[in-house]
Amino acid sequence: MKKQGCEIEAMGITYKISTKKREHPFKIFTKKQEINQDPKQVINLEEASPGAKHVLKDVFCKAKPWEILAIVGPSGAGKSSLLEILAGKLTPQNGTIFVNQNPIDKARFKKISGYVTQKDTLFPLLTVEETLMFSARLRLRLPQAQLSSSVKSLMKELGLDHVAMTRVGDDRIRGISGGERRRVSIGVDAIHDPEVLILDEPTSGLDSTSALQIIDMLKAMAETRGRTIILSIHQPGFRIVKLFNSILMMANGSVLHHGTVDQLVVNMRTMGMQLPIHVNAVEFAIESIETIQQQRKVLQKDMQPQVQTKPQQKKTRRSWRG
Ligand SMILES: Nc1ncnc2c1ncn2[C@@H]1O[C@H](COP(=O)(O)OP(=O)(O)OP(=O)(O)O)[C@@H](O)[C@H]1O
Repeated sequence: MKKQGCEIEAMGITYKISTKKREHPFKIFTKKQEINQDPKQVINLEEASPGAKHVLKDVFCKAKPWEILAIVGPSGAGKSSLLEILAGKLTPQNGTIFVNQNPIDKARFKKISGYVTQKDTLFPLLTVEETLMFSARLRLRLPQAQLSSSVKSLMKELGLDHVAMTRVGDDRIRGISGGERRRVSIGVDAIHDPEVLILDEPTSGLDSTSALQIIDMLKAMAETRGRTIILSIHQPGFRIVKLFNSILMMANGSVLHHGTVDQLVVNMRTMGMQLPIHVNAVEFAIESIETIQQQRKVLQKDMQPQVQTKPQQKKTRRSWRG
């Protein structure tokens, strides 16, 4: 049987944000102060803030149906920004996103995808079932009986049926557990059974068991129904890493590795890095990010003359970005 599904490919994504100091809304009242300013000091200030920050630099990635692609990297690497771009919430200055080899149609993609943000934005006083029913009514045009059965089967899939009648709660109102709340958030954005599910840190703030339960559940979604799962994650545990089909490792807005965990291990060894036995390769790579970046620069330098003498050579993609 031919495997169907949704393949997402991002190419050459460049995203910059303006870091220009905003003018004071009551500038008219501060004019005098400006005139008295030392001109040298003004120039220095402008040099200090050149006006744009490169959040993503020539980023590429591919997410396949029936698989989980995990985006990993230190804080500020650009993971959330990339996810927002893939979800169509942000528009990059450069780059293209392809859905099954065709340029993305944002309106259509919105219908076939779900985006779960890092922070739970739920109504604390609603029960789990009421929350999912509310989302179902907004997203699905179905008769009440069918809405009800969709919510019931989703609660079963998410392992939430035992708390169906419990209030969601929040930091002030006692409700379901943090892990269950994350699962409700996933349910809210998965009620329409999207082909692609994009999740920003679905395990943040959870203990290792609850985190594993969530990734396990996402893995089941990918493997049983051919969904494409793209998620970002901080310090994934060993058992969680084993559930990822591929990894996109980022630092400072650039891709350092895109491929399997096994390829990551091979690449680190090729770079002369000693990987201790029984160590989580992804965690080790994130901890050694500076070494990897340095090695990459050396690699780039070594390759430069070769590239210059053969300008017509077709550019091939490697898992270590050149
Ligand atoms: N709207 C914005 N305004 C200012 N800075 C921003 C904005 N968006 C992104 N950045 C900066 O871009 C960089 C990447 O941010 P992003 O949130 O994508 O990183 P991240 O890898 O998801 O980080 P974390 O793991 O801490 O959530 C950071 O340095 C961040 O401060």
